[in-house]
Amino acid sequence: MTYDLSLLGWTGSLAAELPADTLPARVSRVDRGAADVIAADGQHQVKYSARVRRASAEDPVALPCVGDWAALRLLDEGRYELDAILPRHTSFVRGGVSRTSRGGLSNDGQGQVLAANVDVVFVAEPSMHATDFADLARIERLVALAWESGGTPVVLITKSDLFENGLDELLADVRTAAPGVDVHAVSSLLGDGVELVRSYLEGSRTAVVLGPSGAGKSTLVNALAGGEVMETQLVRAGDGRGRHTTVHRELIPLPGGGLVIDTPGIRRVGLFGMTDGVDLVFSDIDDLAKACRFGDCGHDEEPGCAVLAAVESGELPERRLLSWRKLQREAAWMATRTDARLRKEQQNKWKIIHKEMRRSGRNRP
Ligand SMILES: Nc1nc2c(ncn2[C@@H]2O[C@H](COP(=O)(O)OP(=O)(O)OP(=O)(O)O)[C@@H](O)[C@H]2O)c(=O)[nH]1
Ligand SMILES: [Zn+2]
Repeated sequence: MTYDLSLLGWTGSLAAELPADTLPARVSRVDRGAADVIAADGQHQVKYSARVRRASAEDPVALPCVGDWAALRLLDEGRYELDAILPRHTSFVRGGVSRTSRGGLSNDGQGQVLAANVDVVFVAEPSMHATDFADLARIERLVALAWESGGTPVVLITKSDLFENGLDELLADVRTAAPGVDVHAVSSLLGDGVELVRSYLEGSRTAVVLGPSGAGKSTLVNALAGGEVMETQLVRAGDGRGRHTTVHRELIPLPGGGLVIDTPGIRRVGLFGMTDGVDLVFSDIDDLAKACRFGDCGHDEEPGCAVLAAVESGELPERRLLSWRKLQREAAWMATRTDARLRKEQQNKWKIIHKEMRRSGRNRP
């Protein structure tokens, strides 16, 4: 009995990264010190090698997570060990630690990777809440987070059946909030747009669905799964002997191809580590800012600010600028909270300011 790993997203470029004498497997779930993985010869629960444990004690980012591709080594006693994780091409990181920053982290779970190798990030926002329409600010925030992960965001305006008139106008508004991002209306209830969503998963791509509670994320995943009990998908393909049917509950293979990662961490994903992401989602403001008189213009009350001028002329909705300011502040706050390097920089800045104050005698009563 074998699994076709290409259906799980295995590619030639990943194969080139595989260490000698190891077998590839995809992590479907992690537990303390162990992971559920799917290899060509079936599903296994594997412990971490000393090397992986050492690396992750030093930097929690090195801990295996759902979506990772792992290298398994066969031990003398006949069981596998998770010996290494292959380089991630995308990652959702909790704690605002940039993908390039390593070390200097507190060991309190900050900097933990929530999901790896996610190709497509669906941002689900209901066309209508109880009393309100789609929340553009939340879309901006989640799209920024999606960019930050390295995946490709796609905005889904869900429950489109609740909308009788004005859906096109709403979609147009959403497009201004997410420049360069595909935006689609979906109704899982009616099946509208579901095939379009599925087309993003062609080539065995991996997706996550982000969005507020009640956005219809589970309903959409179920619609994609065609009403099948998702956990049993791969098990049925095998001989089923001695396998847990719950193994796949965090990495869900869809019958039409492609995978969805759904974990509690991804469900709670908030505003983690996004600075590059904010710049990308506000590329229109970035473009306008090139014409500001000052290179470091804060678009606040600086003279010669092209962004403020665009708001004045109506070219840029004021809501966009307010949203940008809010996300900038939050992203900066997140970064200082978690990125040790930045924190040190901030401390140095304050040291210099305090020194200046002492010198000028300004802190005397
Ligand atoms: N009218 C309509 N209702 C929908 C649609 N999709 C989902 N719903 C309903 O919206 C409610 C919430 O859907 P869920 O799929 O549970 O939402 P969720 O985003 O997974 O929510 P959490 O699990 O809380 O994160 C349910 O009552 C669904 O039946 C849709 O396309 N149209
Ligand atoms: Zn400006």
